Amino acid sequence: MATIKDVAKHAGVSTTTVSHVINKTRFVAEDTKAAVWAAIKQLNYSPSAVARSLKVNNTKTIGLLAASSGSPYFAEVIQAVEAACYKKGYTLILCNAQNNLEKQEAYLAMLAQKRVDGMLVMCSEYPTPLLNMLQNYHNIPMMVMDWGKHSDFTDNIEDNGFHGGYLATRYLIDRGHREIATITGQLNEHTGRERHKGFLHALKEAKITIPDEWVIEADFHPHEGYEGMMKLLAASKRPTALFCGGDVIAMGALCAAGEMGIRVPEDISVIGYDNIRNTRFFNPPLTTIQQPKETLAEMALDMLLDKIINKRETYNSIELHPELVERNSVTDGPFLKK
Ligand SMILES: Nc1nc2[nH]cnc2c(=O)[nH]1
Repeated sequence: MATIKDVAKHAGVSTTTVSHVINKTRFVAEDTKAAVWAAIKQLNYSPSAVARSLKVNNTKTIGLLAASSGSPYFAEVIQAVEAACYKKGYTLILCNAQNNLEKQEAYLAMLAQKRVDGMLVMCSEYPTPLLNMLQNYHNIPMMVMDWGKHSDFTDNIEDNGFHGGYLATRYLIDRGHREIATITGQLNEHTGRERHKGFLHALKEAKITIPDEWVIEADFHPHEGYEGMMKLLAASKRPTALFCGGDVIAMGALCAAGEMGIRVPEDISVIGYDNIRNTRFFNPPLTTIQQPKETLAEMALDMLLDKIINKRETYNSIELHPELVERNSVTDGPFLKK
């Protein structure tokens, strides 16, 4: 494989000049530049990122410590992070730790050893041992993407899940529903918990009480939505509307309704959350709350780069604003005032 010395010899310049041409770190005359690029092309030379990193003390890599890329929601956020990194000239190292503490510890050590310039964290659950571990790496610029509360050692993003849960429920109420059930995401995750709190707040504000059997604590999985809907359909009284804490939950709930011959929205209205990519193709197309995933990814990276490049030392928190996306899975309820 050709080395920088071969390129310099071929172009008739010093290795320092070759380095300046590649890294654009000093003025070099146009004809010298052209000779260097011609030599690089002819010798098929690839500059060593390792050598460059040693020189400039950065690696142009970002680590993403994530829970998993298996669910559509996480897959879409991760894809958006990768696209944002690519646009800014950074390589993303994805570490799916599956909420396993040992794996999280190993990945954090590996990312530190690889000298990533910064770290994004999207672990969905933050038990104290993980927080302690993250704090141990506070010398690496870090941004927690799904924690929601202001922290004194990382930047973070408030996704306003409470407002989103409220928005979804308020919409059902405004459409004339009073008998509203919910199938939640994990309540030990920030997203699941806040959305559920928003749901409860909207009911309380409208002075609506619902039976305990209409609150189904579940998980962000279609089969949990499926089981949840089966329980609701077997309840002593059937609700007229359902708020699902995530679109994947709604996917399972719609499937269960279909299998039981229950029509959505005629027999029961369903609203989801996240606006994952294919909700338009659910049957019926799902009304949901848009979680701005691209914005989340871009904001997270911009804030992290601000820390890395501008050496910002203060901690920052930014907000996302969920919005209603109306499709066909909600119809007017019995209490609609016309
Ligand atoms: N685990 C998980 N967390 C989420 N938070 C928001 N949506 C999701 C999801 O689909 N899965």
